[in-house]
Amino acid sequence: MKIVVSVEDVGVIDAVMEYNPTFIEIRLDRMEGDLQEQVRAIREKTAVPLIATLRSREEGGRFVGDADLWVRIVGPIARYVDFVDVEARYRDQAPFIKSQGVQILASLHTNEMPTQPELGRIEEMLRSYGDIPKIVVKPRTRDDLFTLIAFTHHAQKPICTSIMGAEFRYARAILPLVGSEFTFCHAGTPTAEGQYHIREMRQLADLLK
Ligand SMILES: O=C1C[C@@](O)(C(=O)O)C[C@@H](O)[C@@H]1O
Repeated sequence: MKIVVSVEDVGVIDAVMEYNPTFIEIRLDRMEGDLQEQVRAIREKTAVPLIATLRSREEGGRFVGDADLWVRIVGPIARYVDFVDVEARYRDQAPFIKSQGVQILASLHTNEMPTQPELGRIEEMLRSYGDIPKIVVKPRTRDDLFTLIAFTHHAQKPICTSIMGAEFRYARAILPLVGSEFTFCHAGTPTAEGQYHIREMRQLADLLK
């Protein structure tokens, strides 16, 4: 199980290393000040692969701005990270971001629960510009969760699927077992509802091996 710990403060990096994260996601939209300097400082502290994410308000984050502002913020940071999360709304910036030598996590977050065919169309759209598609949805029923689990199991790999909300938070430990590339967790401050602390996620990963 590949664990992504989502952080917003360089100060937690030493503490999270105890739990051996596979990736560290830096949530740029939840940070203030000199972002480039803070990302550079994280890069200097750890060799763990880094994901830079500037999450739009529309998809659950705090960034408000157009694609031009998005790329002006993310572009200079790409040199310090291994992946950049590029939402579908910013996909026109993907070729430039890719030219910076990083892989693209092509993401879409929705408060809805797409049907199986809709999930397939979303996957195809995300794969059109990214290296790994990431689809985050909001199941309303257990049948919705079964749809997401079945989709993940049968989908082309790599793919990342996850859920929004706390009701089905246990899916964060199940989806990687059926093929989701990553599971996201927090290091003390959740960056999304329902996340487990990396200490808990590591325990789950070790128990479900
Ligand atoms: O896309 C995701 C998944 C996430 O929203 C979650 O539900 O854990 C957390 C975000 O930081 C990350 O970029």
